[in-house]
Amino acid sequence: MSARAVPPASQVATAPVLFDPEGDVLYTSHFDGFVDEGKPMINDYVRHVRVGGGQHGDVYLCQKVNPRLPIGHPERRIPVAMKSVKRNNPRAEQLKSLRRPRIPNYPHIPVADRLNTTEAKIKREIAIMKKLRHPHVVRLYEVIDDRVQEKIYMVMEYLGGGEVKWRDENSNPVLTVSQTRRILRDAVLGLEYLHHQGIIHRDIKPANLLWTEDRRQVKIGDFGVSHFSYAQRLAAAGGKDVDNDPSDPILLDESGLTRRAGTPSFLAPEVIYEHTHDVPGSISLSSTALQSSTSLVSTSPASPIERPEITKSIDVWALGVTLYCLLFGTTPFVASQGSNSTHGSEFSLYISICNDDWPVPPVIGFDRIPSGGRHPDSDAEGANIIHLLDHFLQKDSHLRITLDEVKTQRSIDGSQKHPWLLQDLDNPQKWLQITSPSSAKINVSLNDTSNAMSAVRFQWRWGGKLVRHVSSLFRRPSSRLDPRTTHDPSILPTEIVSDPLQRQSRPFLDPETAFSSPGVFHAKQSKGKMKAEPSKTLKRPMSKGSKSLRSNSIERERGLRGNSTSTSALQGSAPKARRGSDSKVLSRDGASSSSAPGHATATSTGEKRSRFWWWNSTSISAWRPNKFAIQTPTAPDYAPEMIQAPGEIIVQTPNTRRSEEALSKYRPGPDAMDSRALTAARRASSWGHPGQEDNAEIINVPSIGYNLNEHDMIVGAGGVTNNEGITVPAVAGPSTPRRLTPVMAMANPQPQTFDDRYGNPVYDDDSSTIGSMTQDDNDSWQRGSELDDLIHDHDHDRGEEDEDEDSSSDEDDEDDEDRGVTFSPRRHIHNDGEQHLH
Ligand SMILES: Nc1ncnc2c1ncn2[C@@H]1O[C@H](COP(=O)(O)OP(=O)(O)OP(=O)(O)O)[C@@H](O)[C@H]1O
Repeated sequence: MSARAVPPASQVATAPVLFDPEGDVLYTSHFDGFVDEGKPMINDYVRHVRVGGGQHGDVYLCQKVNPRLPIGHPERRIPVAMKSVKRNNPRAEQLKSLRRPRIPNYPHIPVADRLNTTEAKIKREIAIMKKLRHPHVVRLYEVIDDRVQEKIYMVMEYLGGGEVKWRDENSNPVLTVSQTRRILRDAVLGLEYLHHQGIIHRDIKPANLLWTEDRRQVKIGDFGVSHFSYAQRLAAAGGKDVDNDPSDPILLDESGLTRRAGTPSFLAPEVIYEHTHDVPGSISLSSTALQSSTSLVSTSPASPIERPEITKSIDVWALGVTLYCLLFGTTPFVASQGSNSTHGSEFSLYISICNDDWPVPPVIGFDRIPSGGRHPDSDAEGANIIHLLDHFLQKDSHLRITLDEVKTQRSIDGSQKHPWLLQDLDNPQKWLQITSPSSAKINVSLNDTSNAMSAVRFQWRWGGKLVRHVSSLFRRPSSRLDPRTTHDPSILPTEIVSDPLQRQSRPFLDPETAFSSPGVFHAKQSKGKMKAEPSKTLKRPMSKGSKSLRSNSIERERGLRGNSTSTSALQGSAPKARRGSDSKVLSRDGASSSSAPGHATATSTGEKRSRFWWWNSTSISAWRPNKFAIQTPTAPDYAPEMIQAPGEIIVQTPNTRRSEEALSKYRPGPDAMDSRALTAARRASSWGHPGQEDNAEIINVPSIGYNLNEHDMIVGAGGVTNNEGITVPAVAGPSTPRRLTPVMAMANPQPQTFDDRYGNPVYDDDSSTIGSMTQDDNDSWQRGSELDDLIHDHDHDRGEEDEDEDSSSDEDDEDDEDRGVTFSPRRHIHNDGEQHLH
């Protein structure tokens, strides 16, 4: 394409917005629970729909709320992804180890590995991700370490387009060759960056390539089995890198690489080296073993075959397999049929990977370009692609293509001026120059790894369980709550409003009264650099002397009230009691609140937020001697609009919380704007084929007939077009003008038709999963569509769950906890005026 005109201002104004905050990853060492518009809120983040789940936790679409910005400001609510990981789940670990096949000669998994799988994985993932910053790598923004619940919340860049889907139910490719090229281009850039940082991803596959919501870019995610190699980094730096402490045992320990990690179909021959030669009598694994999408298995040390060196080249192989998948809709190597399991054994797959050539279907891509067969003539249309695949899928890692070569690989006969990867770029030379991995090297030190999560313990939390069960014994069903008490201004509220729509006007509760009421306090986000809090900042919750702490808190509260920019009035009630919840809200002076009844409301015209806290949390905390309170001495940061307006008061009727009611009254907030047209346009433009609705089919997006503008057209996967008309990757950093489009509510969400078009049951080579799609799977699959539909659906689902909540068992609670839901225990005010935790 020739030089392009600068898009009109009106179009620029609607350009996507990239949330790209300056600075390092934040480490937040405490957890606050809120309710925002009926949705759970964790610190600054309102949690919406679950968008994915992995082995170790679920991923949710959240909105980061910046209350300092005015309502309607595009950056007031920014979509982020939040991965919730339970740090300590001994029961799950036990179950997992029980489920593992006990097969003679099957590679032995050391006990330490078994125990440390979750722990080590998350630590490693955080330690690596926190240092990565590249337009084609999923960025980590913040880590919230909820030590009480023993959960880690990883707040990441939200990739609303979901995983790269590459085949239909008939295993036909769904991407055109051109689209595949653009995806590959992004992946190459991201991977190149990782390798230059000394990181081997080890699990490259389509499912770990995530689309941005506008489908302009693809980013690499899931660093759960990634490996930092100091040696590789030194090599990448020409041996001159001295940033790392060479005595760091974790960095220097390359033994982790000998563990087989990744997804079977994408493993390089050197990773499964013991199958390089045909192994008679392959051993079938149970379907359970095959279901683990990303396995981490120690290989047998007794193997007689010398292990080839494992380098970053394993990622190149996996990228080659990925390329093959995108082009042909199937994996290049498959397990032989006829073995014990339905889909062949993992071992026969490995034998195939190590020994077989890969077949070439007659046509390539959705556009069915003739491939020319496995050994095409040089003039065949698909010859260059097969040529490139040949270099990717070299079983000998030394002969395999490097990423640098992928960028410069000439055509099979040298006739093509530019490498296949760059064929649709205006100025490939300039692109190569701009995309050269020149960013600064990162350090992943021992400290980073150990501080990635603090003080993780593998132990049964009997204290917590005891509290849960005792709490549940005394908990009253919410239906028995007397809402009248909450209307009585003389009695301060005892429950949290879950549904803001049920908040009705009632006599204004004088903030003075509220603030002077015992128990009113603020909790402040505690953020700092990604370093573990020094132990001196940790305090045991005080069971004695809490009165003075409380009065301190109140005094501060009073003082702060004079400051209109920093005062927040908090609503002390909860939408739904959580038995045995460990959450607590901390007062600004760092102590767990031991407050008497009291509340203030946090309301604004278009946005209401309530905070739930523990009543008598000190006494509960005292039951759990090892719990800490974090000192958070900074001031609240809520905008004045959060203060309750005169005449408004929150009605405490949690027992009437019903999703139907909530949904029937649901209105987009004032932040909302109709972004459907824009979103659809971006989606279409990202494919680079305006009007090619069949591609939209891939993601089941209803076409709404939006006229693409030139600006939309010139921005695509692999970069944005600069003033010189050259498509370059969007460079992350403070200077980047692009910002993500906030997730907006839709006025009339269209029904989606996300059926299980991938069939049931599904054998997904991409994730090596055998099984039926659950509802959750379908939910997860729907990403990239109209988010608000999902949010809407999710609210509905959650509402239904909520209705059943009261009769649910403790197991339900556990489930919710595992999904990252955290609620406060119910509080009741008895006639004697005392509060009791139930
Ligand atoms: N930043 C993100 N934005 C949007 N969706 C995401 C994001 N990160 C993860 N997901 C979704 O959540 C799913 C699970 O996330 P992730 O792969 O990180 O979990 P995991 O536990 O490492 O999974 P695995 O079983 O593959 O190891 C992904 O497949 C993806 O669909």
